[in-house]
Amino acid sequence: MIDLDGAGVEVSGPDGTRTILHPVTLRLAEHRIGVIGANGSGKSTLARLLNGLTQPTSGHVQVDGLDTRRDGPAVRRRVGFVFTNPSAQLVMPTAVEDVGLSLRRVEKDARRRRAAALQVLEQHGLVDKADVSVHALSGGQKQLLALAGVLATEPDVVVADEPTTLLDLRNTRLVADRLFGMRQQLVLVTHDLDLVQRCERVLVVEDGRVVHDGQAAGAVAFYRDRELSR
Ligand SMILES: Nc1ncnc2c1ncn2[C@@H]1O[C@H](COP(=O)(O)OP(=O)(O)OP(=O)(O)O)[C@@H](O)[C@H]1O
Repeated sequence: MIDLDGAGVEVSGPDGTRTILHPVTLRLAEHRIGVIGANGSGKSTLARLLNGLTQPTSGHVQVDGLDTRRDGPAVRRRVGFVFTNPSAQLVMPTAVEDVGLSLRRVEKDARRRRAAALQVLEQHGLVDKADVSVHALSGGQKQLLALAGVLATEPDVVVADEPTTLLDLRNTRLVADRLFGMRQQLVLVTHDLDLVQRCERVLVVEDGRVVHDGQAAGAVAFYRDRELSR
């Protein structure tokens, strides 16, 4: 359960202070939550607040009662984050080493860690890529590997910021099926208005404000109307 309590984000620049997310109070409890909105509307800022990648400059964000500012490491163990570009996430030379890196906190012994990483790759259909350079993987395989690394540590929530934007149709389906098939709560930022229909609740963000919050069909209709009349 994630609670935003008057959480807002201001940034300072050469022209003074700018609000990129106006204070918002929300309780995110549904299993599948979508976030849609135009470029630059504030979706990533909202997503990054949920695991402390961005800190609110007003209000608080809590995950199961843990404050993202005060209890950062504990929050990040609960909330995994998937980026648009998996290369931002894959930092080790090979797939098995990359998953191993995610597991280093839970398994200290190198041999057992490799065995556990291979098991994770097996679960994600990537075991044949274990010792392949991550650079040699396709975009879709990279994103599946990034997601495998996040799920390896068994978070309770996965926040995914446009995870399919760089993928073709087939890989979009593969990654989406993996995201919607997992047990974890999902908060999905996306421009894919078909994909977001799979969410039970959808937030629409516009100019740094959550302007609509409801079921997917209504949210998508609201967003289309607003954007096409701007
Ligand atoms: N650290 C920062 N400093 C200054 N401005 C920022 C910062 N982070 C975001 N912004 C600005 O805040 C606004 C919202 O950005 P954000 O990335 O949250 O939008 P978004 O809806 O995710 O956009 P997109 O769909 O293009 O990814 C943008 O105008 C962006 O340039």
